[in-house]
Amino acid sequence: MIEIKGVAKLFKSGQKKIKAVDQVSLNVEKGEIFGVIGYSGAGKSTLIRMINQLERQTEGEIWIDGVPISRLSSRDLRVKRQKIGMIFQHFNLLWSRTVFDNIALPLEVANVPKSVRQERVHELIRLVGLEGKEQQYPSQLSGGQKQRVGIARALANQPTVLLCDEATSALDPKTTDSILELLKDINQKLGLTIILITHEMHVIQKICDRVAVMEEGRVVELGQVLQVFKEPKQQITKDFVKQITESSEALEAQAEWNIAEGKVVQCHFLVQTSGQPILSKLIRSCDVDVNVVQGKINKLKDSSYGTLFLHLTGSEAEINRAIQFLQEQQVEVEVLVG
Ligand SMILES: Nc1ncnc2c1ncn2[C@@H]1O[C@H](COP(=O)(O)OP(=O)(O)OP(=O)(O)O)[C@@H](O)[C@H]1O
Repeated sequence: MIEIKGVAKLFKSGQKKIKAVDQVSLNVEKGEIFGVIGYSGAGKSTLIRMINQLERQTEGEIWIDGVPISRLSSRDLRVKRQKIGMIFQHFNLLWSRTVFDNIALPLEVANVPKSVRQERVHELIRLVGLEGKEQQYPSQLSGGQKQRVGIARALANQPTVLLCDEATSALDPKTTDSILELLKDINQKLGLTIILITHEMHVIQKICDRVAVMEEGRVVELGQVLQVFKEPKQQITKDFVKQITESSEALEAQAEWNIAEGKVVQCHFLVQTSGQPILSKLIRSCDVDVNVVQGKINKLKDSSYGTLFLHLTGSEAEINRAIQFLQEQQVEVEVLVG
């Protein structure tokens, strides 16, 4: 649905040249929620802004629904852009316009007749849960409500693609989750393709089907979110996954582990294995004592992923046998201590 082929962007500021995006090629499927994660300066904003040509690439091509958007004339681009919605970190609302009028703006620009416009705005207000706020101004709304206006406005012309540029970065964790739920709901109800950029793995974990990890303008890792969680390959990806699997409390607790004997292992297991009595089977099959030090389950978009820290004591041979047993049950095991 969206094909990004060998795209690069070179910025020139004075004598300096900055390659913000460097030979990125990606395909995003119709109806998918695709996340791009990276630290500040990785090139995420530049990449997403090239998808609707707010930024022109210096190399490569971008196709949306079979249309080479990167080659369109300004006039054709204006029309095509109506089918590509975008939301922003700081909402970009017009402060002098009410909620109703902010949402109506793209319909006015597209010359939609007033009666159709009114009906459509009411429909959008219901979709994003802002009933009763129609006549309020952005300054009277909470951050989450402002982003709901941003989402409604972005959906006004029934786009096929929604681009989200750090859409939850200015929001507190609870509001972030409610906006992510809304995006997931819209994706399912409208079959909308969503591309989002973020520096938070939590966002990727909650709603994305696939993720691309960006570093220094390049995509260094790409895959299904579950696969990337299970087997992060690059160090940067491992660090992002740790944002989720190792909370600061967990790290503090680890510092207090006083392991005089045995081994501490970190186990990663999927929801398919979590229904099985793996630990009791382990204790019955191997002559080891098992102490659960810490555990956590992360809910991904359509599945779950568990992390369990076990302290195993017994003879070296039996501990190794226990590790092998866990691996045979499709549990991934990493020895942390011992
Ligand atoms: N208009 C511009 N002119 C010159 N350099 C730019 C411009 N826009 C971005 N850059 C540079 O390109 C690189 C990538 O920036 P970009 O904003 O795409 O990264 P990012 O991953 O979105 O980071 P952030 O989350 O901080 O916005 C950075 O080094 C940035 O300084």
